[in-house]
Parts: sequence; C-alpha cells; structure tokens
Amino acid sequence: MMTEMRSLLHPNDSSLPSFLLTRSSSAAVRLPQSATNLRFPSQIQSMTSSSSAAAAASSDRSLKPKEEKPLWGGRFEESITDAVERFTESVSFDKQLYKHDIMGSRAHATMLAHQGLITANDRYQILSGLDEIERRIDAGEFIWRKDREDVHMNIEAELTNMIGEPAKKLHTARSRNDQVTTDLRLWCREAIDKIHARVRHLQVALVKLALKNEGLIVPGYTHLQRAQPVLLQHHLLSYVEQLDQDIGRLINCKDRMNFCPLGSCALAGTGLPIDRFMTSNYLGFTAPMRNSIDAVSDRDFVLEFISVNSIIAIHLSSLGEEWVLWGSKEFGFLTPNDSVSTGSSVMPQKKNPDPMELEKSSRVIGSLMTLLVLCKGLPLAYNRDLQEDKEPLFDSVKTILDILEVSTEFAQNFTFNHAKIEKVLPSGHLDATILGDYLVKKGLMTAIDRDQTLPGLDGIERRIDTGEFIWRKDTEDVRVNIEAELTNMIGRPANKLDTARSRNDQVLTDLRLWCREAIDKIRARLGHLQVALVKLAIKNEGLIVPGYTHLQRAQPVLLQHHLLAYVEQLDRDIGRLINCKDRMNFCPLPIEMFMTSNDLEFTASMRNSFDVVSNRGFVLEFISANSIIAIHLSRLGEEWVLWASEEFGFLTPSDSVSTGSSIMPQKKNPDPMELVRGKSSRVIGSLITILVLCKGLPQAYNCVLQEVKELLSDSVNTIIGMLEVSSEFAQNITFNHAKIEKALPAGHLDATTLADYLVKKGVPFRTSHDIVGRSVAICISRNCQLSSLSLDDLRSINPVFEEDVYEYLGVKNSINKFSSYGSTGSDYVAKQIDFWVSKLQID
Ligand SMILES: N/C(=N\CCC[C@H](N)C(=O)O)N[C@@H](CC(=O)O)C(=O)O
Repeated sequence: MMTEMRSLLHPNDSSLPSFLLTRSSSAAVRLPQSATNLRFPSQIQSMTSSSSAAAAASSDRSLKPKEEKPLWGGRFEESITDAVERFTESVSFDKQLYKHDIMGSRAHATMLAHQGLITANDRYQILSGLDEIERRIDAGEFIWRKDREDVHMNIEAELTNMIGEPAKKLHTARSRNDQVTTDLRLWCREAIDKIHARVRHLQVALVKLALKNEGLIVPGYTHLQRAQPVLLQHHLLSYVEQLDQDIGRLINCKDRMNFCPLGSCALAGTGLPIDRFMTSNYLGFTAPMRNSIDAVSDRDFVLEFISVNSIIAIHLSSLGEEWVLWGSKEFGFLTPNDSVSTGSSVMPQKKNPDPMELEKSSRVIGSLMTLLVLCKGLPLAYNRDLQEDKEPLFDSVKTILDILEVSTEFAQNFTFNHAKIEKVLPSGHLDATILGDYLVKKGLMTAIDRDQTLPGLDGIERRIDTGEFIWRKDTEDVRVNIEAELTNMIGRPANKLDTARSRNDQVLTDLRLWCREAIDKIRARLGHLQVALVKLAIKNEGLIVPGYTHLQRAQPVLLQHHLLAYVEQLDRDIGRLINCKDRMNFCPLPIEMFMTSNDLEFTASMRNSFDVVSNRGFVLEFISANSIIAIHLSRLGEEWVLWASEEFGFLTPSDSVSTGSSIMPQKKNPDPMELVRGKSSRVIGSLITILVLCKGLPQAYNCVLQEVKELLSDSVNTIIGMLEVSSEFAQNITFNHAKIEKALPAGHLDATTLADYLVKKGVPFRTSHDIVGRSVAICISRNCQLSSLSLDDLRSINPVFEEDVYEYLGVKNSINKFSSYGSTGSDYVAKQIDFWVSKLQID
C-alpha cells in the first residue's frame, strides 16, 4: 500500500494518464496532500484540456469511430439502429445530473478503494479524471454523445478515454439502476433546498407588503362576493400560512428521500465486500436504503416531491388569480409597476399583469400527471420507462422556482390603491354579520340551552346510525339537515348553535375531522397488508425467484426480499399519511378556540381565519399520498397478475379470490388484483380533478369545496378497497415452488455473479463484464448454462478462470454469494424478516 502511495507521488509515473501531466513534460504533477489518504483530492492545478491529447479527442466527435463499442459489448454482435439510438437516449436531458453523477462516483470510488476493491492509485486517477470532466462540463468544453446513451455512460466512457484501466473498475458493484436513482435523490435534495429558500423569500415579501399597508381594510370575499371587511394584512398572511405548510411538506419529503440507494447495484446487491454506510455518509444521506429491489424500483420520492410542487403551484395560482383580478379596472385595488407589467402590441392603453397570469401551475400539475401515469402498473424492479421521470421532474422544479421568483418580484413591485379601496368599501353591506353578532350577544346560548342541544344532537346521531333519519334534499346539505331537525326537536335553542360559526369553518372542521379518521383507517389497512406480505414471505422462506429489470430476467433474488420491497414502500406511504395528518390536525373553529380545539383533539387552533376557509392544501396532500399508495398497489397488482399467468406460472390464487369466464370454461382470472391495478386510475383521477378544481381559485370559501368531498371520499374508499383486497389476495395465493425452481436456470441469472468473481481475481469490472458477456454468447450458441461450460471453455475466453469458478455458478451458488447490506443474500434477508416481524409485532 505504501509503495503504491509513494509511486503516486512520482512525477514520471508511467501509470499516470497523459492528461495528468503538465504542459512541460519535466514538471511534476503537484499532487494534493489528500492524495495520500482516502479523502477526495482537490482539483489538480495543472490540468489543461487543450494540452491533453485524450481530452482533445474526447471533445471532438469527429475523431471518434462512429460506432464505438458500447460498454456492454460482450454478448452483442450488432449495434443499435439510429432510430433506436434517438428514441432511447437520455443524455440530451439527463446531463443536468452530471454534478450528482460525479459526486456519486467520487464517493463510490473512495469506498471501493477503502474496501481494497481498487487501489489507492486507481482511486486517485478516477477522482482526478472526474475533476477534469467536471471542469470541462462546467466550462462547456465537454462533448455529450448520444451514442453513449446517458449521462452515466458519457462520463464513464470519457473517463475511460482519459485514464484507461482504472476507469474500467469504477462500475465495480454498481449498476446504472442504483446510480441513476442516487443521482436523482441528490438532485432532488438540492432542488428542495432551492425551492424552500424561494418560498421563504415570497413569505418575506408578503409580510413586508403587509407591513407597508398596515391598517388598510379591504373587502373580504366568499364565493367571490363581498362578505366581511378584513385587514389586508390578515388576507396576505393567509398565504404566508399556506406557504409555511408547503415548507413543512418539502422538509418531510426531503427527510423521507434522503436514503442512499448506491450499492443496490442492478437490483439484488452484490457479493463484493462493499461498505454502503460509507458511501451513504459521504453523500450526506441518513442511511443506506434497506432493500435493494425497493431502492432501484421506486420513484415515490419523485412523485411526492412533484405533488408538493403541485400544491405550491395551486397556492400560487390563487395568488396570481387574485392579483390579476385586483389589478383590473373593475377592482382597481392595486397597480403594478411598469417593471412587472407588459403592454399590448395593438391596444396602446393596456398594461397587463402578465407575470401573475403566467403562473404556469398547469405545467406543474401536468408533470405530476405524467409521472403518475408513467409509474402506474410497472412491475418491479427497474424499467426503462423510469427514464421518462426526469423531464417532468426537471420541468416541475424549474417552473416552481420561476413562479416563486416572479411572485416575489411582483409582491415587491405594486402599490395598493388605498384611496380607491376606501371609497368603494361601504358598498356590499360588509357589516351585516357584525350586526347579527350584536343581536346574538343579547341572547347567547345558556347552560340550559346546551343541556337541550347536546342530547338533541345525540338523538339525531343515533337515528342516522340506525338509518332512521330522513335526509331531505330540499335542505341543501348535511349541516342544514341536522340543524333543521334539531330545531324541530328542541325549538329555539337550536337556533343558537350557529353563533360565531359559519358553514365555511364548519365544513372545514368536518372535513379535517373526517380526513383524520380516514387516514387512520388507511394506515391500519396499510399495516395489515404489510403483515400479510411478511407472513407470505415467511411461508416461502428460501424460495428463489428470478429478479427482473426491464421485465427481463436479471439476477436471482429471494422471494422474501422481493416481497419486502413492497413492505418498505408501504412503510413510506404510512410516513406520508402521518405527516399529512399532523399537518392537518389544526382546528378551524373560532371563539374560545383553544377549548374547541382541545375538545376535538386538534393540536391547536388555526392561526388565521382566512387560511381556515381558503386552505385546500391538506386535501391535496392527502389525496396525493393516496395516489402514491395507488401507484404502489398498481405495481403489486400488475406483478401478481403476470405471475399468475400460464407463461410465468409463479403463483396460483385460490378460488376464493378468483373469478371465472362466462364462455371459456378453463379460465380462472385474478380479477381482484387486476382491479387493484385498474382502480388506481380512479384515485389518480380524483387527484387530477381536485387539482384542476382548485387551480386559480381566489382565497376564502368557494363552492368548489363542495365538489371536493365526493372525490375525496371516492379516493379514500377506493384505496381502502384496494388495500383490503390486496391483503386478502396475499393470504390466498400459493407460490409454485417446483415450477419456479424448474424454470430458474433459464436466463443466465448467475452472469453478474460470475463478473464479480472475475473482479475478485483482479480483473477490472468492465473487462469482466465483457468476458462474461462472451461466455454468455457461447452458452446461447450451445443452448446451455454458464455452469455447463468447461474450465477450458472459460479459459479459452480468459485464462484467469480457475476451478473455484464453479462455486459462483448456478442460481443457488449465485444467491449464496450476495452479502452486501440491503442485498438478497440469505443472512441479510433473514435479518430483514426479523426486523419487520418485530416492527409489525407479528406473532
Ligand atoms: N439500462 C439500465 N439502466 C439505465 C438507467 C439509466 C437511464 N438512462 C435512466 O435514466 O433511467 N438498466 C440495465 C442495467 C445497467 O445498465 O446498469 C438493466 O437493468 O438491465
């Protein structure tokens, strides 16, 4: 090790690639202090791109052979067509991830060196090469190549051009599947911080605007009709409250996503001795993700993030709508400065508040929809479909940042027209409610009234519970029905029930109480499904199934490991619901608010009455969480339907959870799980409808909230149904061990284990990949397994193979080799089962 370190410091070390040498061949490369330990080396001062032959070549596409051998060479004979290349490339947009990709590679290389999987010299060259690549990208000198598909392969291929052999070791114990989701998490984490900061700026701008207009009274609107006078400050602060909840959502989302997928490799983990805690630490994650299949499959963190963005967009769309309205001649409440207005090419008098019209919330909602549709019904694990997550995500983030920036700028650049507002204030009888309250004070509810009212309400509840209550459609809604009936029963005291209460705060209190209960019901059912999955896993201990990526056989995995991936996902779903409930558990009802709030077991009273009746964020958050649950269940549904097919034949549902065909006597269909997949679209549909409903609504109560109820209740009932039937299905299926085992040898599931074997023998991973790819090609031509190749066959490809290779071949051997944290290795999976058994208190 020390000799290796010393040789690193030798200026004429021939193992150093040319780009590491200074312009003058005699000048020593000045190596940073850190090169002698395992910390990241800083940028090498002397690196120049123009002097480096390799770098120059890499920045000039014409110097490349058109058809560079792809990184997966080995078993492939032909290169892809131009149309396929154009259609499948992602570098044109995922190059945005380059900093995060490089960050991940630095951490990975450092860990590999620490674990002895690459040398310190390899690491040093990799890190220096990555520094140079980053510098070139920053400077716009890097040539992105579509034939290298994506950001990951562009960087790796370029690094290989620059430093040769060491770069071929960088992909040791890594796949693009864990790489891309690591990059994405790092990117999202930063994006959340940026959005958080901009939300704060807007809050500050709104508070400053409020301070500047102290004492200004404006008409408060409900149904967009004049209602009661309010202080402008109060109105503006309701937005500040909503934005504060948005910040809470962002923070929860970041905390939940801040777990490290790196080291999960393609889907199953690895048998190489990696240290996932080390990479996780380096990258500032809370911990490595517990389940490698979950880690590479799920994009719930993206869904959650852009759901939060959509809620922010809805809030800002209200602000936009209001300020556009208020800027009109009819309202005339505000005048924007020229600096935030545009004119008309034809009407000379026009001055338009374009920035606030252009709040672009529809784009943000559109991105969320794209992603929900994308993820629905995807089987585990990685699918190429997931590449399509990036553009909507990037667009959502960019748009939200822009909307926030421009809203802040607008808030700093308009004037409230005090004189005009004061002049029009008397119209609309804004004082009528206060007059009502004056009269009420002359006859407030007494203890005697209360003693009649409470038993009256109890009686009504009983009759509703037993179905004896007659609901009258001519009495509009639930509240009016109950109040009318109470008046019938007890007379005058019933009329006092609405003292200091309106249907607006009442409906929102009801809704919050209802949602709170609904969340508890869904949570309980999520827990039941987790238990059912863990029990199913325990029942099938030791069963190996093929793990899939791109829905093609990839690596062997323990069924237990696969099922636990869903348990992890459901756990995050529970986390989302808990956060949502905590955030919504504030009491909308006014006067003696702390008493009412306590009685109803709310955390506290809401701070701003305008926010109370305007806030739709909690509903949106709830049904967004439902939609993510629906996505998870749709994936389970799709998988179990597939697995029940004759072609897969992995499982057989019992008759009690199957249906038949009216015409084909042999048929037995897994309808419940098809419908789980199908009904997820209803849940997504409700979310879309509510988002569309809420877009651009001015603050305070609007009738739209009435529309929300049916959709919300459909979303909740559908999710509950989906969860119940999934648990029932899980309890009523049998895995066909014999059939699965028989079909297991197909698909060369042990190929990656063989590549790792070669890595252990000192072969760089890329070379190992190629050697094993060629071995697979022989198997394909002979229609045999890797384990059937003789040692001579293997040695004809590469002499490094030894007799011990057979300990790595075959599915059983292969599965036994997995040992990394989060992998499908038996020991690790057993620990995971113990963890869940204890967490879920399964006896
Ligand atoms: N092609 C693939 N992953 C590509 C991930 C990156 C892609 N550009 C994206 O953005 O999703 N998966 C291979 C593994 C790999 O290429 O590492 C597989 O599972 O067979």
